[in-house]
Amino acid sequence: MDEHCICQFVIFGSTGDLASKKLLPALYHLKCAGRLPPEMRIIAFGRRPWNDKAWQEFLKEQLEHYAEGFTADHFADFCTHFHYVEGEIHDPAAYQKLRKILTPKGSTEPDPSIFYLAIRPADFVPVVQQLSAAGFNKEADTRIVIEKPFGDDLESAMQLNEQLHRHFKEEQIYRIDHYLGKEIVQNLLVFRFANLPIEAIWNRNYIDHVQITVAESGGIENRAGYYDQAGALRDMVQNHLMQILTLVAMEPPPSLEADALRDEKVKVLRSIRPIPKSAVHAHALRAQYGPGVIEEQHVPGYADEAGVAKNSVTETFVAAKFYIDNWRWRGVPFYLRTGKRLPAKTSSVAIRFRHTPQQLFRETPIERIEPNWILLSLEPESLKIEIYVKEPGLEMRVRPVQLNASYRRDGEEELDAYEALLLDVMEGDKALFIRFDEVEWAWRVVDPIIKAWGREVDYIITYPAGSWGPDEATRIMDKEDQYWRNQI
Ligand SMILES: NC(=O)C1=CN([C@@H]2O[C@H](COP(=O)(O)OP(=O)(O)OC[C@H]3O[C@@H](n4cnc5c(N)ncnc54)[C@H](OP(=O)(O)O)[C@@H]3O)[C@@H](O)[C@H]2O)C=CC1
Ligand SMILES: O=C1O[C@H](COP(=O)(O)O)[C@@H](O)[C@H](O)[C@H]1O
Repeated sequence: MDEHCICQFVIFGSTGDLASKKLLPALYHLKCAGRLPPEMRIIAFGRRPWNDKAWQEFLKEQLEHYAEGFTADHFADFCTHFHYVEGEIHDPAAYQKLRKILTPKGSTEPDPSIFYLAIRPADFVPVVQQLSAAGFNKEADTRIVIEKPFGDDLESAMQLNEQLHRHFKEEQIYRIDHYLGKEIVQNLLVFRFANLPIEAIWNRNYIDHVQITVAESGGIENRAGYYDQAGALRDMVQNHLMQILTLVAMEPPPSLEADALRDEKVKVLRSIRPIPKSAVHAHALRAQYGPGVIEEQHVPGYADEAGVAKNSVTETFVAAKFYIDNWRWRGVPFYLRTGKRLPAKTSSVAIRFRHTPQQLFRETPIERIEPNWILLSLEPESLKIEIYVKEPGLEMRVRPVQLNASYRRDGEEELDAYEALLLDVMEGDKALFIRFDEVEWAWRVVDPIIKAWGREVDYIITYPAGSWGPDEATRIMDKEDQYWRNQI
């Protein structure tokens, strides 16, 4: 940890779903790995009338459930970092209480702190206003972490950003997209820019199309209140899938510094061809899961999930096609797909190359010779290249093999995305956080789809839970020989 490491961490929404599933387990694992600075103070801010003891009981329950490798010994150590502060996020008195706790003895100003907003998006601005009114914005090293979604369309994102900037400087704002904390996503940069032969073929001359899939077997769990308003396009495509797309498509940055990377990502987003109103259906398809079977369990359809509005047409599946109109990618479709209640939790980037100009090996049936693929799986982690070799025997037949470039060796540490990103916030490294122009341009890309779907309130196609989505998902593909690659 360097001198810029901030060792006061306040979690707004410490009793919420995100805190329980992601933030608290991540902090716990950092502690177990010896990466949490010993002086780190974590303030769990919540409205429940609790003291430290009641908080610790809650914390234990959540970690037993969600933190892998939980042990009572580590837990006892971990608890020493915490202090529970009871407060209402709209109540100025609560911020005075926080101020007192975060101000060292003998000083009148609080030490720099990290404020993590794991709260409903509608509460982001009120909390930021309260923090500013309580004087927390004066210390340049104080950091605000904003969860997604950052707005729910272009206009609301601009307004939210404007409000944030009234109180905090851009350098203080960390917009999180946890997909950027996934090691294999970062590996895209290494794969592309540390391997000369790869970069040489990474363009329209060799690549036929790119597929980005984020599949989840889970449903919406207890998040209907949020999800039924948001849907998969806002929840996943505008942020996680767009971020992956930028890393696949960007030009080499001059360095790995935050702004160098972000400049290149923005160039990609700006080069995405706008989808005209009349072409939304040719570019994007939405669907909703019906009842079905996943891992031998019957699961209800989205319409029957608790909290979902009657006749809701919120999409739980999106397939979309984008073109990047620049020298590298012109004419290469980028197909993006995400959905809940698909057969497995798996995410991937699949790059399909063009056909060889000549098919020499005619003893192999033509339909068995596919172009080559590069297959990068985020979950489970793997990186493979599919090429052809000769089938042993007298005939000149070929068959595909996978070169496995999966890189993790036995016993090598696996940091969860939130662990990596929390460390970055503490250390002030913004490379894996989102600059506002990225958010803005990503909204510009998806806004025409949002608007078109917003007008279609009567009907949505369904797919059985446990399937790979509706058959119509191939409709957006350009060529007959293109198909969604489910097996990676
Ligand atoms: N859950 C997830 O998987 C993900 C969530 N996110 C984002 O993270 C954020 C949090 O989401 P999530 O955890 O699901 O939401 P939850 O609704 O589960 O949690 C909201 C939290 O805010 C607290 N809260 C609400 N109102 C007040 C108030 N007036 N005063 C004090 N505390 C209050 C709640 O306290 P109480 O428990 O007492 O109600 C709870 O701790 C959202 O922006 C969401 O979009 C992003 C990615 C994934
Ligand atoms: O941001 C979100 O991400 C999760 C999926 O994250 P993962 O790391 O488990 O792949 C998704 O379930 C949720 O709906 C969305 O808000």
